[in-house]
Amino acid sequence: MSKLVLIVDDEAGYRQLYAQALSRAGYETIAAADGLQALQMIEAKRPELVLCDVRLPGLDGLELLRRGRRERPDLPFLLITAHAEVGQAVRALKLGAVDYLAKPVDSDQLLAAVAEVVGPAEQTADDDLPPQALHGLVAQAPAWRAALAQALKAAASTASVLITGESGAGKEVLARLIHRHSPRAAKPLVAVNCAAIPAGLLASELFGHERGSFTGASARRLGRFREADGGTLFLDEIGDMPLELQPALLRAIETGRVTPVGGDRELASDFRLIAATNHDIQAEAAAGRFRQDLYYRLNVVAIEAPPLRQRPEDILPLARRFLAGGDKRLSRAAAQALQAHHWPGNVRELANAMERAGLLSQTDVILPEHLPPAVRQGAASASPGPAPPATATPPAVKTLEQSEVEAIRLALAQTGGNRTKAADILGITRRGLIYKLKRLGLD
Ligand SMILES: Nc1ncnc2c1ncn2[C@@H]1O[C@H](COP(=O)(O)OP(=O)(O)OP(=O)(O)O)[C@@H](O)[C@H]1O
Repeated sequence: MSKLVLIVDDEAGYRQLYAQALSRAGYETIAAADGLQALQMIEAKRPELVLCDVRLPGLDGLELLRRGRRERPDLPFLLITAHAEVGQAVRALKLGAVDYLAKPVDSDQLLAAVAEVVGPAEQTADDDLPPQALHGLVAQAPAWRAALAQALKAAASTASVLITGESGAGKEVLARLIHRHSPRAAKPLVAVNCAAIPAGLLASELFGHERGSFTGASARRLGRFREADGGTLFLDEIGDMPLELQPALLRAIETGRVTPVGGDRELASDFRLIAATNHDIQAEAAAGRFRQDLYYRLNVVAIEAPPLRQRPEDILPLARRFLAGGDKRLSRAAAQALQAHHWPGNVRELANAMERAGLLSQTDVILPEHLPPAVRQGAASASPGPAPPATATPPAVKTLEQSEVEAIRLALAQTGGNRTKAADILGITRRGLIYKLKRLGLD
């Protein structure tokens, strides 16, 4: 079930505009043209959010807010105001609106604000990925859901799987999911990072060794292949497997038997192989740097972990997941920066960025300044603000933001900088004032 948003605007054009943007993002919408109709819908349809214009015929937006929240105190309202209506916006916040958007509202801004209040739209399930199969993994983006679906399908067979994708994109996550859903789930998943083990030691790490088979081999060693007997062997960074080891690997896959270093007998192991790489090993194979026959053996089932930039729907849910634990939330500007960034380090980079932001932010809000410089810069270059009009005539009315800055400056001046008293004058909480000071760059 997707989340239901009630849109209230007397202009059909706006109702349609907001409805289109929201339903494209996966929200369900209903719409009312006036306050009274909206009140009835709040009761009858139980929306999770009301998005409403302040100026409405009859029952205006503020009155609707007051009465709507009497009906349902937990119901969030996002108000839309024209620039000149700053007083109303302030009253709206006092009455409990979670935020306001100034007209004209572009759809990115709208979606970011809505997602911030009620979270992402539930996935409208056009694939058959049972949520309980995902073990809490974030999975909103179609490209990522397709990879997860392939992984679940692969789980039932014993065929070798080759998972490709950039670093940090979730290849190991997919491998673990396959194992968890396979008939081998009760046995171990043995993971080996082929790039992390010196080439000279890799053979004995994988195939084991007999006691005394080489200097330092004081005890017998089972080897990863045999440790994975009955379970799954996950060979990460298989592209870094030295060429000279590849024949033995191929043989192990083909026969299910391995020969320990320094041993003279083959030993059986019933393993299921999953390999992963962030190289293009097909190209490596074509260039003679990876054995072609091994490549075909590994690549029976191919799954690609898509890079995060191709999964925009996952970015904010993942970011919130990585923030979870604390009670911090993303500011709209920070959310926009996250969505604009290219994420060369994929999910791992996002996890690190959010951990850092959680530590840097002193309040309960994550602002762009808490994000790593590379992430902030992406936002700056990717979404330049609206271009200034060609003939720069000063605007007749102040923007809401300018009016806010003025009101806050005045209140602080009157109270000699006392934030608690200034917040009182402004009719907002002290925390709200501190948030605004940050957001407006005044602190
Ligand atoms: N959909 C997801 N939901 C929650 N956490 C995720 C998700 N995808 C990835 N992660 C987390 O992101 C990190 C990177 O994922 P993972 O290790 O699977 O990437 P990888 O592609 O195997 O990286 P590498 O190529 O560097 O080995 C991990 O900490 C993982 O738990």
